Amino acid sequence: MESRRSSGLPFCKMHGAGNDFVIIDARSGAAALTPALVRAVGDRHRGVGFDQLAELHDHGQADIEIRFWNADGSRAGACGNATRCVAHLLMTERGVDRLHIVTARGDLWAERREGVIWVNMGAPLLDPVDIPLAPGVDPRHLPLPGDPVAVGMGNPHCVFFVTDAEAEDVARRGAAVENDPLFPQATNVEFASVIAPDHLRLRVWERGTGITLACGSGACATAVAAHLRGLTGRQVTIRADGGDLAVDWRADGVWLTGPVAHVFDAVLSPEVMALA
Ligand SMILES: N[C@H](CCC[C@H](N)C(=O)O)C(=O)O
Repeated sequence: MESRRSSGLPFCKMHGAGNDFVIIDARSGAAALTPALVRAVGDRHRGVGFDQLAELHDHGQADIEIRFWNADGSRAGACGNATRCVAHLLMTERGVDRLHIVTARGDLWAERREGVIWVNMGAPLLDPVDIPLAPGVDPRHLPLPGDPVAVGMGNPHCVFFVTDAEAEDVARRGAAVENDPLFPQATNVEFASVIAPDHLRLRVWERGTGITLACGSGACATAVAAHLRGLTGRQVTIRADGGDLAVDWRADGVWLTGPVAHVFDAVLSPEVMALA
């Protein structure tokens, strides 16, 4: 048992409002993750299971670099809830209240204010080139009725405002939009309804993963879309299936907070790693 443990790959399991993650500390240079290994670890029956895997690396100009993977082995440019989880881990490890985090999106900042960890997910991307949207594709051909708002948060989001998000068939309708030609990199799909000018209900179909209990970048995109549509102010509580997230769209970026939990630490066995 001990020899297996020593030759395996350590990881920790965390979640943010039920959006769950395997976090692999690759700062020692130990991990060589491949899409096949990510899919094997992400298998909820034969592996560990997660919505996203976050791979941590040293970075010369920042406190940490995070690379995100989806359960299907694809890469994600942003993941708000995993960023919050990693910020919680590192702030605890280092006893600091501020972190500089590099992701595929660029530089992000996390801050602990009065005991609450907030992550600045950056400015929303609203130019079709940046979201990105395919040029020349008419958004009206989308297979769903409604007039969605496309927002980039370092990953693409397509936000539908609906009368009752509870009543949405998120799996069917989300899957129908995820790979639409309008989105050259596919898209995450949000179904949101307004509870009050500072309160939204949100259900999400995530690109590369499917339905998740919460999506941090999706919450940010939804808050931006709702404000742009005149439905809410700049500060909102977002009720996701797995708990409440809070979003504050400030001049310097879209800030996100919500619950995080460190579930367990463990070691991936060489047998699982051999599946890669
Ligand atoms: N759950 C994540 C988002 C993952 C997005 C991923 N599914 C993509 O391909 O962009 C979050 O908290 O922001």
